[in-house]
Amino acid sequence: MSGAGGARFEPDRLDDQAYLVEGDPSGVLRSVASSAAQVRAAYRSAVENGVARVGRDGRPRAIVVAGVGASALVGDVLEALCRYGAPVPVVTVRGHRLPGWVGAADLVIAVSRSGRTEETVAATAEAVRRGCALVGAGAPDTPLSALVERAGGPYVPVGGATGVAGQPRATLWSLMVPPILAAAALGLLPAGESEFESVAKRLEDLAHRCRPSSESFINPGKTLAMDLAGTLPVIWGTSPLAAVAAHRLADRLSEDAGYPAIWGELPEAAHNQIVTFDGPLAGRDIFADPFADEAGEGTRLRLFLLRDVEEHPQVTRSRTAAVRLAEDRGVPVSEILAEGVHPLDRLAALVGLCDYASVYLALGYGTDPASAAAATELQARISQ
Ligand SMILES: O=P(O)(O)OC[C@H]1O[C@@H](O)[C@@H](O)[C@@H](O)[C@@H]1O
Repeated sequence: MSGAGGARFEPDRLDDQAYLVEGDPSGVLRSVASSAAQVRAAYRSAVENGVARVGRDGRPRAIVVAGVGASALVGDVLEALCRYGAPVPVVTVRGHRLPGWVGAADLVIAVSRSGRTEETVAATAEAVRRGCALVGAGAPDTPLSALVERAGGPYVPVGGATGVAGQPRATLWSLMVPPILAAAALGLLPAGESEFESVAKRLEDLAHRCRPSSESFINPGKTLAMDLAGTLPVIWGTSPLAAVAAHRLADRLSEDAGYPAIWGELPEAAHNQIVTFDGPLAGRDIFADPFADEAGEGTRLRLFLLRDVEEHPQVTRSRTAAVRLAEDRGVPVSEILAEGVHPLDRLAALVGLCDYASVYLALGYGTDPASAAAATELQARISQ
């Protein structure tokens, strides 16, 4: 199977231990394996750095999470966790400006692994000017940490005190824990040491099952990578939380592997994206050579359903019907089931597996999963 840049997916690479080391010089697989350690260290660091202080002055009118990329997904996770049970709305801002209504009654949570991302720093500076309460998570001694500290808010260092290195997408769990603990301190959701320990155990279990030395036929991360390879993935979550996992997988596929995907959420996706099952990329191309070298030849849709344990009953009906419809149209389907009771546990089950699959997909195509060259080049061009 060949990729748009002419790269060919070689399943044998996934069981070649020497290649998995050489092909991943920055240790992206190791960073995925560090997810459990990130949760534990970030919990300790968030407690030590006084995130619970946000609860002292009562609840804010709204919570705004400022961030882009993986850091913005932290806001989406918080929104999904709070959506149905919390009396405070959560909004994610992925840009330079805050909405006009944000003011001194609101809490702004600034998230940036580097602590230097232009959009996040600009939105946070605006929050300081408007007198918002602030919490931050990201690299210490940066423009972001200076802003949050100047406003008197707690700032949880990521990449310094927690010892986690690497790209923002590799530190999702480090960045996610402090905002969730802040929301817990405000009484918006139950999350404390035992919940985070359970999440860490689940991520540890996944790291064991998806470890590089585990062979493809029993390794769920490698199996999912092989299902993804050569397809145009349509990734749907069956709950708000599972949809964040779908978004996460699509983003990681782009950044790790340069691989495109469509993501969506049921029931919304059943109103629009499902029509692609009748489109030009649906169905099996009986004439295509699955191992052709020509770019894009034979690429066909495949539906990936990230299934939450808790689904609206109508979503369950929609999902079941969508699977049948996909099968009728010759669109193959892969279903990935969340496990666990606490929503964070379920999120960990989905994100933990998908993170491995994305990195294995990159390695199967011979792509360095750390490079993300086009994103770096674009940032360089606009900063000139
Ligand atoms: O978390 P920070 O450092 O603000 O980065 C935010 C985003 O920036 C982009 O340019 C990429 O690097 C993404 O992987 C990252 O998630």
